[in-house]
Amino acid sequence: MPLLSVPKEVAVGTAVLGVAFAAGVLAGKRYPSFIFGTPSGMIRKNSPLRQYILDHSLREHPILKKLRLLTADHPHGRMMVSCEEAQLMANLAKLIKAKKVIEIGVFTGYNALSMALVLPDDGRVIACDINEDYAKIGRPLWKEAGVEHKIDLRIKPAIQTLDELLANGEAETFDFAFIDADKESYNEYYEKCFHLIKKGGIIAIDNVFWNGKVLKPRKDDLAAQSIHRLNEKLLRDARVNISMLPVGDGVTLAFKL
Ligand SMILES: C[S@@+](CC[C@H](N)C(=O)[O-])C[C@H]1O[C@@H](n2cnc3c(N)ncnc32)[C@H](O)[C@@H]1O
Repeated sequence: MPLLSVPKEVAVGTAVLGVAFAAGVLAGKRYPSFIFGTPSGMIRKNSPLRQYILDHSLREHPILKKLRLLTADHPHGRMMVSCEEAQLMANLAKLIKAKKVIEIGVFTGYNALSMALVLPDDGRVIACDINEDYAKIGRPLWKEAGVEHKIDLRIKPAIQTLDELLANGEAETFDFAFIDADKESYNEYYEKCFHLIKKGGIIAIDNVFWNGKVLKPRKDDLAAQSIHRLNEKLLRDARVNISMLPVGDGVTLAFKL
């Protein structure tokens, strides 16, 4: 006796679809987004699965949570790093016993605070941004968390700060870099961070999916073009080992060899 009784047409139709799908997978075909979710295969920000991930893995410091909620009310709040991504980077920083961190693109400072919380007392986050107003939102919370002294905010174009660090003899002294500012400059940021990072250090590059636009970067989308070019370059960059992870809008971790 069948466990489920379905009309014959439905059963046949389902079987045909199943065989076609399996054959397609075996042939390496791509399937439309309704099968896997978003075009880039990301987990949607407000999906039940994302909520499940947060409910079962996020261990957010109460002041980080305060900053996240404060940032969510900001008109540009969507620019904030995803909290699970910040937690992943803080865990990695702790694992490699990081002391010196560079962050390119600070916004309200959620990730800067997350990093500062796991650094030793003499650790430093060199936090680069061009807009001091954003950091003014986070700074009182950095202070409340007792880590303001670990965050060295440099308000000027990040390229300039990176060049100053290099000119100051700080090449190969950093443990971790997070690239999360203007996408058109990603390659330059990567190259300069590569020189600043020690062997065994980590460079994390955010938004490597660019909301799926890297799949087919339009000619007039300079950000998508730039990210896609760097993704292609990293695949072949023998100076690093890499992992591209579907966390947030995609993050690539480059481990300097
Ligand atoms: C995506 S947000 C950074 C988010 C942040 N990492 C966080 O933890 O939420 C990008 C930031 O890059 C900054 N930015 C844009 N162009 C820049 C540049 N040339 N140099 C430094 N910062 C820049 C913006 O002001 C903005 O605050």
